[in-house]
Amino acid sequence: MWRASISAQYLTQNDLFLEIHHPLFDAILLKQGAQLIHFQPKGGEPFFWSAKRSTFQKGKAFRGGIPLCWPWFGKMGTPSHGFARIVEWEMAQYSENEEGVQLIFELHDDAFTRSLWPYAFRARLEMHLNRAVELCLHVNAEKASTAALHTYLTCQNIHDVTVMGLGSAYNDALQGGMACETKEPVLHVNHSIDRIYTMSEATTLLREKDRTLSITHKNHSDVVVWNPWREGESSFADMNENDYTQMLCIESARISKSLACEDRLHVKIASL
Ligand SMILES: O=P(O)(O)OC[C@H]1O[C@H](O)[C@H](O)[C@@H](O)[C@@H]1O
Repeated sequence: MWRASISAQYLTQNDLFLEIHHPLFDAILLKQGAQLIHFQPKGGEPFFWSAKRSTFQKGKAFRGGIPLCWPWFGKMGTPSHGFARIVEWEMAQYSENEEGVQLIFELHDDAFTRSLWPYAFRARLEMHLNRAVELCLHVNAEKASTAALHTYLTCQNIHDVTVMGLGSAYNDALQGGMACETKEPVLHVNHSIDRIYTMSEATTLLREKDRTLSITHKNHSDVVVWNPWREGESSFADMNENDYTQMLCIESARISKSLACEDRLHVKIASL
């Protein structure tokens, strides 16, 4: 008999976690930010990297899995990457069958969000978990916004990773957002990188020795690729030394084309 079990598994007193065990996968979510922080298909490897030194504080961003950056990306406002990842979302629906689990989380404006962003909104995150992960962020807001599904992918060794499907045009955040072009169809990450690719293909592939992950974006305008490398990770208190060798962020984003008042952003992550 199959059965997914969802249990409020409070790993801290803060009532932060939900664990899901299904015959097809295991997953852990934070209610804060509706953030999927662990996903592992049965018999497969985990998809996501998570910071081991995080203190899981309420109101503080957790580095790992898929933080939702909304209603702005990066330092376009304060706090960095918006407030969606630091507030608790309401789980509006949960359903399960032998093919997987679907969850819907909702967030709407309140006094706190209006103190940071003075607009009315309703946001909904639909999550489909089976052997793959699918997330769709729907927004309905008075004001246009920017967003990223800030996926922290795990890898065995960044030095063996290649990334395909990014296209040639990007804005380089490490050079003040300078517009750049590359002729290389394949990206080897061997240095600090923080790029917003603006003409990427629908699917980005992350290849390493024993597996390939596909990240399929829908309704996106950009794909962000980020790894702080050795010199950058030391500035993050939640990262261990050499953590940068086991992670790469590949983020489906709406930055160069903002989200309209009613809009959505979608990603599917699968192991090929
Ligand atoms: O530390 P955070 O606020 O979570 O941001 C982590 C990173 O997110 C993105 O990928 C940005 O492109 C980076 O510039 C930023 O450093």
